[in-house]
Amino acid sequence: MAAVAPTLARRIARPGMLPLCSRPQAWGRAARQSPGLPRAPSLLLTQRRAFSNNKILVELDEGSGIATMKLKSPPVNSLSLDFLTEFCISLEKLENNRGCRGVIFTSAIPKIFSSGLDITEMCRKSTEHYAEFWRAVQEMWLRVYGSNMVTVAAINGSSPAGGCLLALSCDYRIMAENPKFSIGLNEAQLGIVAPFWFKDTFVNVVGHRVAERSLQLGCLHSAPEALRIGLVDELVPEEKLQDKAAAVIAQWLALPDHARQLTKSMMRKLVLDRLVAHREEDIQNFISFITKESIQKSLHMYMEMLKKKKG
Ligand SMILES: CCCCC/C=C\C/C=C\C=C\CC(=O)SCCNC(=O)CCNC(=O)[C@H](O)C(C)(C)COP(=O)(O)OP(=O)(O)OC[C@H]1O[C@@H](n2cnc3c(N)ncnc32)[C@H](O)[C@@H]1OP(=O)(O)O
Repeated sequence: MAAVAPTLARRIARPGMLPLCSRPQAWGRAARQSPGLPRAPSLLLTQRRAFSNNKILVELDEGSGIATMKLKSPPVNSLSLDFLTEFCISLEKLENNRGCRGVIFTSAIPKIFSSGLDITEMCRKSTEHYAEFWRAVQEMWLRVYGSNMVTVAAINGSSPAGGCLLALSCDYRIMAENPKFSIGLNEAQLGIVAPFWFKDTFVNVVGHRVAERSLQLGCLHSAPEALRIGLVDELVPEEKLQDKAAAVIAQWLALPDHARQLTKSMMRKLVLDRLVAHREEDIQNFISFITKESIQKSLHMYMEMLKKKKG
């Protein structure tokens, strides 16, 4: 996979080529196989297929049609260009498999779901690098938010900024009920601004007032607070998280696919279309923003603060 990743990264990045997400997704794609009766995945005698790359483990239960994508990029599952590329390859494989109807995103790293965008990718790099990186961030969001599959985030650790965006892009969020785990779009704390599509996704989950306050203050919400403001849908003990996520997906999959998919598309289309229509402009905005000396200084200070906290 290591050899494949840079090739795909270039494919995502090259403006002349069709981006991966130009394939129709939740809007205008044929329904997946008919749902049949709701079935508890754990009761099925089924075959499990697994594949993995360097940073993501994927397991597909062919009986239930539910896959688990486990993020495994130590130390903190930061969303680097390589990670995002491998993530999109894995998700595309599942999208193309008509037997797969639902995905659980979770982490293989104890206490961390994802630490968000890899800050080192945004520090002192070339314009070309920033363009490639930001296109990959967009691609991840377009794929998850626009997925035809039922998507559930099983949040088994802290999940700031880009990690929170991944969870927000799913259909349902279940978090481990550990008050030490936090989640939120904390960009303001780093001296940066959440882009409009992060904000739109957040508003669609928690509503305008809660989103505005949380974004302006760069809040990281503890798990109980995240439940209270509707940022996550439920809390469960950590050991029950994966079973609960599978049970929720089975429940959603009990409905006819076409009705659920068209409804999802209707709810999300405006927000998705907005980025699709302004993708290049959004990349240019990111580059102008991130190359400002004041922003580079803020990011540098934030990284120093992380290191000091450790030592
Ligand atoms: C008006 C126009 C606007 C246009 C704007 C366009 C774009 C805006 C731009 C960007 C948007 C960005 C969104 C983001 O996602 S930014 C990333 C935000 N992430 C964070 O704030 C998380 C920071 N990390 C933490 O809080 C902790 O690390 C964490 C709670 C995740 C884990 O704590 P723990 O104590 O277990 O581990 P640490 O010792 O802190 O970390 C280990 C190791 O990992 C490094 N690291 C942590 N997070 C990141 C990261 N996100 N990227 C890169 N590296 C990270 C950390 O520095 C340690 O490294 P080392 O010291 O071991 O070398």
